[in-house]
Amino acid sequence: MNRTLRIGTRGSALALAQTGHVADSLREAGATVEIVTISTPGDRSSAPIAEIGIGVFTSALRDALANGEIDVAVHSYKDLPTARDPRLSLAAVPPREDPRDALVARDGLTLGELPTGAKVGTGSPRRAAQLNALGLGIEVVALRGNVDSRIRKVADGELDAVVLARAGIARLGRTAEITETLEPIQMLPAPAQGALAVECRVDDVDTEHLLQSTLDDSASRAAVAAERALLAALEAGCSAPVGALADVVEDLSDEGAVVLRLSLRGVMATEDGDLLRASATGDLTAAEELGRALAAELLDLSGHATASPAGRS
Ligand SMILES: NCc1[nH]cc(CCC(=O)O)c1CC(=O)O
Repeated sequence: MNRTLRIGTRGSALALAQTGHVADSLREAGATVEIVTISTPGDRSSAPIAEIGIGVFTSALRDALANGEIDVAVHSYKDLPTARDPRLSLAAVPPREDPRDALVARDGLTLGELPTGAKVGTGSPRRAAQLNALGLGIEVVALRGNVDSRIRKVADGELDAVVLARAGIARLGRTAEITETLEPIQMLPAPAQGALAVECRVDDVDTEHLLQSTLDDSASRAAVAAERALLAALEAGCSAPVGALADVVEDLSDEGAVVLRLSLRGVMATEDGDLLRASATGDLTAAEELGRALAAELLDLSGHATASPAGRS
């Protein structure tokens, strides 16, 4: 293919870094690429995400792609709404970064070392619910802004710590500032955290094939599919904060052969701030069924009736 592929990205340092990696991989595969920066309402507003709505970072990019202003869009997968965009194809999920959340605290402190009353910043209801459930006596403070400005609040002494996605910090080359990577048993990440979604127009089959063959990682794609199916099913049933993480694990088949399976863990906060947890394993080829089945279990635990027998399709 000798046309120039225009790759669209948001203009934040994080978005530019992750799009740069995608562009490098495509160039190595022989493609000619150009990076086009697109400003989104999410970049221009400092209101809480809960107010401006999911999709604020991604819909402008998707529109530019559908309109033909760009040929490829690179998103942080967790920022995409769960509803499919019929104009676009999710051509590739590149190998996922470490999906865990990370603490950046003053004086090298870990969560357990923070004193009572310590101010910990996060804008995410999921992180806030899981931090509060640890019972550490810390004060969770609402916070937004880019990775740099959030970390700066710790350096400036305004906050004792912030919790961020490890992947975002890593893509900016700042892992040295992490004081603790939070284990999923304490803090399950957002569904699809650490993964990228690379889209093209649904009718642009040449680009779709190039992206798929150059960038896609099937294990990352399956893990993220399970987590996002869980999220989608829970969104339909309630608006509670949700965390989920799928790992690809080795298992033995009935015949004794090693097979890869998905192990999915999920957490959902109740209105009282209690956490409901559940986990399940399933076939790599049935990732979405696994996600829906675990969502049904969580909704069951929460007392919400499930409309349809999810996971049995
Ligand atoms: N909601 C913002 C956002 N979207 C993607 C990332 C970075 C990491 C990722 O790709 O998951 C972040 C920052 C954060 O949550 O700390």
